[in-house]
Amino acid sequence: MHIYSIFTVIDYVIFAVLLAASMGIGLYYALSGGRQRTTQEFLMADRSMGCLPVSLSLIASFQSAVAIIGVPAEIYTHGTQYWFIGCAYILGLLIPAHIFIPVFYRLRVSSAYQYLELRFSKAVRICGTLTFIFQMVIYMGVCVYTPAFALNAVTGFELWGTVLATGLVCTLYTTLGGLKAVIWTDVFQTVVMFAGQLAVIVVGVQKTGGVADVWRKVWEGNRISGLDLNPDPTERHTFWTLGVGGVFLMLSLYGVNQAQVQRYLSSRTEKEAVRSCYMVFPSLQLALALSCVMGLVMFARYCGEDHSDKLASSSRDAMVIYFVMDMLHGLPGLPGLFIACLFSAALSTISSAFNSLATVTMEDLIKPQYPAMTEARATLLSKVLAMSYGLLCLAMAYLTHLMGDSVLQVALKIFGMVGGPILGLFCLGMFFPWANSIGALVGLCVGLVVAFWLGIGSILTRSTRPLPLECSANVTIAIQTAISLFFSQPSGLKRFYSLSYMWYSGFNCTTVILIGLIISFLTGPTKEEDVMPGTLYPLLGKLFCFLPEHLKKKLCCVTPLGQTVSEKIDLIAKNLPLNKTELVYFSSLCKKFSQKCNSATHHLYIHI
Ligand SMILES: CC(C)(CO)[C@@H](O)C(=O)NCCC(=O)O
Ligand code: NA
Repeated sequence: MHIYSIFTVIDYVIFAVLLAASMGIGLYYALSGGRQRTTQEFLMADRSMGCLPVSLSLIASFQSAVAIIGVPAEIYTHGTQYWFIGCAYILGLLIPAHIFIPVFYRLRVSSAYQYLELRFSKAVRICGTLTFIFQMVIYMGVCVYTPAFALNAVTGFELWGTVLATGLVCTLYTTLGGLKAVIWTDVFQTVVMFAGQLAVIVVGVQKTGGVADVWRKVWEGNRISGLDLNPDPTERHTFWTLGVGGVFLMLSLYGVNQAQVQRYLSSRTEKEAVRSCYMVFPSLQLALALSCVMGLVMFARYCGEDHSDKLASSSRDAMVIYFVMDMLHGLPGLPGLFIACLFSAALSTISSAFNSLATVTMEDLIKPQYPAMTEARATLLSKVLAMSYGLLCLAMAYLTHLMGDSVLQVALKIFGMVGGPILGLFCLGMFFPWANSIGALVGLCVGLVVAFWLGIGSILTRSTRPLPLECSANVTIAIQTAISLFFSQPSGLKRFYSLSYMWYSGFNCTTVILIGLIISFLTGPTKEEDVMPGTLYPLLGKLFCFLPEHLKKKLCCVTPLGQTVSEKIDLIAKNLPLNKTELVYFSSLCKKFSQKCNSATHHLYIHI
């Protein structure tokens, strides 16, 4: 098959339309509304978005070409067990909707990391921000690289040319149109993404002999997996790793990741934000189902025979593209639609990353240092930031190029290794009143160190397993000996390293909470009266609701004061009129906390 010749004029036109439409939306928001002259508009979309665009944009943020290519490759190779991650979406979206969104929304923060300063201290906020920047920058590299790499392997598209084009187009519309453009391009790109996947499935099923035939082949090929209840935490994919470990993964993405928090905050009202989170559920299930079914059709088509030898690279990820092109050639327009689908997925993720990175750099690192900066200068600087992150992401793509692993696993490992500790930090703050800022700092650092120890350990020990060649055995032994010598405790550690990557988020989150609590108790736990009102969620109190009141108070620090105050903050946030006593009460509160929290009190003062 001459794969080069499958692209017709229509295909190129469709691809060009995608890029042009994205640029067009960017230009539109650059020239309409407030013309992106304030950071409120550029970074927060004027806090005026409805729930439909927000929900589609929420899915788009973490559904990139990695998932579109990686999930079918996973299903083709290992069967449908991965599909059970869909179970994690239930709690993984309910908890953000009813715990994280209310806390962030009512504090009227503009960056999730502002919360960390309100709850702990400036140092914790800066460390959290830096960790987030680190996470998103590496993740972006994977996102830009994946579609370019896969296309290059199969169609001979110029690899770095594609990387450059994606990065530049995205940088341009993000810089021009701000968060409004990012959200509305996400909407359009999500639709293209679904359409492309659907086209492959429909054509694939037809060419493989119909639904019944596909089903028979995947059934006989043993690709339909039942519920695997094996409790072994080192088993890669079981119900527990996917359905329970996956909840932590979802929380780190949908609960506390700035890209998503920013979308919740850009909603018109808290209710809209919660509603958009609910609406993510069916769409995310649809996205998962489409990519899983695509993997099954691919299996039925090739019936398990490995075609990877036909490719220069033996990667399963590239094979997915090979399959798609094999299905779609001779149908003018469809190969172009699929390429548009891949790039939609990638662009929507990268643009969210650019914008959220520009936001945190501005709000958390720069503004606090230069509080007197003019709005015009701040907006210009945000645009420069969005652009610089764009260029940085190109450099990161090169790093991914050097790594080489299943892209899905790389992306999910990054989420677990860096996102897990960040999730732990937020949980420590919201659910544990005793946590203090030293505890939070030490917890985060220890959490990150353990995460990288585990992650790097697993890469070093695992890379030795799948090499069957005689000559590589020596290398294997050499590496293993080096590791065991280095840590001098091989058997226990090796088991530790083989922890399923799906547990990374949960494990790293727990480390941060435990270490954070231990250090807090050693250095003097925070009293609940001293915690900034509105930053706590009485989770422990709710979990132990069956305990008698006095015990609960002792155990969980649920004092009535904290609740009254956060209710008052609600009132203010909603701009309800207050009476004079309440005003006086509030100004005293504001003074009390004015050192601790510059921006939140600033808001309160403005409203009062
Ligand atoms: C974030 C999840 C796990 C939600 O299903 C999924 O979208 C996924 O596997 N994403 C992989 C990362 C990516 O697509 O960039
Ligand atoms: Na995306």
